[in-house]
Amino acid sequence: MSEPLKVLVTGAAGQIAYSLVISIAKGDVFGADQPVHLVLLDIPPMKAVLDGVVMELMDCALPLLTEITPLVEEAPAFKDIDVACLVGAMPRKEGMERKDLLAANVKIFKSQGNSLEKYAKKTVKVVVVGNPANTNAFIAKKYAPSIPAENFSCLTRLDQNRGQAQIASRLGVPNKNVSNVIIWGNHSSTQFPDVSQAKVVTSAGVKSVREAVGDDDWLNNAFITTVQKRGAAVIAARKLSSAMSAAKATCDHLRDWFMGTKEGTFTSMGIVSDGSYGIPAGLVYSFPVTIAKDGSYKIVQDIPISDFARQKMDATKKELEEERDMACSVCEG
Ligand SMILES: NC(=O)C1=CN([C@@H]2O[C@H](COP(=O)(O)OP(=O)(O)OC[C@H]3O[C@@H](n4cnc5c(N)ncnc54)[C@H](O)[C@@H]3O)[C@@H](O)[C@H]2O)C=CC1
Ligand SMILES: O=C(O)CCC(=O)C(=O)O
Repeated sequence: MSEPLKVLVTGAAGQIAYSLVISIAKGDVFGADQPVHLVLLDIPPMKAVLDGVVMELMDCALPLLTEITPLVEEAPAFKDIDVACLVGAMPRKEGMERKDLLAANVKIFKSQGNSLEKYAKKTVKVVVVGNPANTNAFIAKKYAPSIPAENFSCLTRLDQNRGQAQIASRLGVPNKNVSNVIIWGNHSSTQFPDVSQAKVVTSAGVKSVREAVGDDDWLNNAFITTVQKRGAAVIAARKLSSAMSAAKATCDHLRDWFMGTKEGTFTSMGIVSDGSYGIPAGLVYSFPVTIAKDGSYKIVQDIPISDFARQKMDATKKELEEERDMACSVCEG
């Protein structure tokens, strides 16, 4: 067996972490042969709850979980970590836009960016889940200048999974038959779920999703808004934000990042833009990527962009630029 991976989960006493840590500890993410040392960080008032999570993890008697370290201080939590799942942040309540969380949450990511810079391995891979996820990832990277930009990401896989599931349900096929739904931009209601490259395996062979659905009005309107507003719909129904599906998507994101994407398929991740598709370099924007077995990824290039897509990609870019400017003034103020 290899050396344990040191995996930090922040917000470890919260709802997403409750589903996430068990999947990581069971081997669903890094593989059935990869031992894991889990470092669980939350804030001091949550210490007792955190201790309860540790008890439960112990009681699972998992073969791959070599060590559990619960902490309420950042410095030891970020020490020599290989992976950072930055979940800990305030969730949105009914009636709030994700932007409303910005001032409260962005300072957490400034502090954690500083801690990544000081204490983590330079090879650490970071996935930001806490909202506003793209802008929090931008801030974490800004305050961790010596860690390569390509090691920072934010979660838009939940949006991709939602899009895939909507298409599968509409066509009456299993989820696994649908691939290559793209999420462009921000993990917010301005995101652009794009089916232009999406494929579906049908009884008559592989088809484009556009052809199989045969309803452009639905694909260009109701499909997009359903995916954009799914987080708010779950809050309205549960009075709590998505947790099980967010944890599952975080696992999918990390597994693809560590194991690679399947031949002929790609996945969407919020990453630091290199200027592709006219998105300003440095902005954390969700792009379709292919990932190699060594974890290096490439933005899928040369996707034809229609006027309809361009307008949607620019709208979400504009929102991210505004969030970035607001976040920088909060952090520098
Ligand atoms: N990117 C995505 O697709 C999704 C993102 N989210 C976001 O994930 C975040 C967490 O959601 P939940 O787990 O439902 O919230 P929760 O409120 O159940 O848990 C958050 C936990 O973070 C902790 N926390 C707060 N500040 C912290 C800090 N500085 N360091 C460490 N821990 C800290 C809290 O004490 C709490 O235990 C929210 O911002 C939510 O909006 C939720 C769903 C999907
Ligand atoms: O703020 C929200 O929309 C809830 C959590 C979330 O980001 C989501 O469910 O997509």
